[in-house]
Amino acid sequence: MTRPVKAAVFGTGSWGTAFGMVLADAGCDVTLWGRRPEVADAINTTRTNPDYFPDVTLPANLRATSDPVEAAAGADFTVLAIPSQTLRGNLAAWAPRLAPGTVLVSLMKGIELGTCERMSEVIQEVAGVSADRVAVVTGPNLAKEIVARMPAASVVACRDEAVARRLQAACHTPYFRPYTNTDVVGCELGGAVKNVIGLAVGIADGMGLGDNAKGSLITRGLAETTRLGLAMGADPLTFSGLAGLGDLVATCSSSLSRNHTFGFNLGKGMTLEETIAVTRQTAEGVKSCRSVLDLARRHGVDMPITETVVGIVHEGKPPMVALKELMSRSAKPERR
Ligand SMILES: NC(=O)c1ccc[n+]([C@@H]2O[C@H](COP(=O)([O-])OP(=O)(O)OC[C@H]3O[C@@H](n4cnc5c(N)ncnc54)[C@H](O)[C@@H]3O)[C@@H](O)[C@H]2O)c1
Ligand SMILES: O=P(O)(O)OC[C@H](O)CO
Repeated sequence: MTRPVKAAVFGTGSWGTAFGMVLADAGCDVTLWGRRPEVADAINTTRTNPDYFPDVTLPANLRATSDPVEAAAGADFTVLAIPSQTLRGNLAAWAPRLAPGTVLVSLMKGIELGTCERMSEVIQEVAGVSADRVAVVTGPNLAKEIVARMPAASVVACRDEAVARRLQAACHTPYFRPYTNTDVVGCELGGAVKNVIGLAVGIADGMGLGDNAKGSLITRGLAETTRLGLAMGADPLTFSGLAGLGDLVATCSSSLSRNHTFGFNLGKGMTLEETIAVTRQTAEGVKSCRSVLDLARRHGVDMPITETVVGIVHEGKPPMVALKELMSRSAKPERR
């Protein structure tokens, strides 16, 4: 009899816990790593994650530890679910202890500030592994719905399709349906930029701009994501898939989205400080909007919605002024 697949999940936040549950439901032996021992202890003793999902009973084949060496030992898949901007520092500490041959899996949807690297690039650099050993899971996967075992599809991306298929099998459950894709660049960009567009739509919703504005922002947001993707060598078809349109629609239409909610509060008139104060979880677009814009400038790509979000979130531009500027840009053909 073959042994169960072993997975280590670094991060006991919203998505780390939810994806750990998916892996466990799919039959893997799962160890979650959390930096706070009391959270790991609570998961082991109460079978819940009291900080994030107090009402969800976690499967018996999922346990937790605050010891990264214990979590990493023997893992076929080492899954990373921490805020994007903390990845480099954390992974540098964990890298020497990772299981030989393990596949590193990014659940993160951000672009590193300063370097403008995608998370899989940071992982390759810091862990010293080839792109064939790094996979990405992305798509319309709001954690709160996943822990309720509500149906969702997802994408498992890796340059090596055989690795993607192994991970696909390891996380396929009756409620979680992963597809494979070898376009890692497109999948990661889709996940990171949808957070920025989610902020824009949230701001528009908070301002009460209506559903036409929402449809317009989603569509033009997808257009600017695709432009950036093309400039970076992504397959444009990826953006009409789950990692692009799918995630964009889920994020922009759900009150469960932290990015949408963050934007909504700003659009309602809260200050940035007030909005940060009421946001308990990671809204990646808040930091990554600046690295996405930086990336766009490096590639000579026009991203007006991203630029608008940076203006509102980081430069104190009033949303109404930003709206007027966006609407009065020079007229142009829809496709160019
Ligand atoms: N929540 C979702 O629905 C969802 C779905 C798909 C992808 N994601 C992505 O997953 C990633 C993680 O998001 P999340 O929702 O789990 O966030 P979260 O805020 O719920 O949890 C983040 C976890 O990281 C830990 N953490 C925070 N700072 C840290 C640091 N400096 N060092 C080590 N650990 C630290 C926190 O304690 C927490 O356990 C993000 O990139 C997000 O975009 C989230
Ligand atoms: O809550 P958000 O805005 O980080 O979105 C969560 C997921 O990325 C949706 O797929």
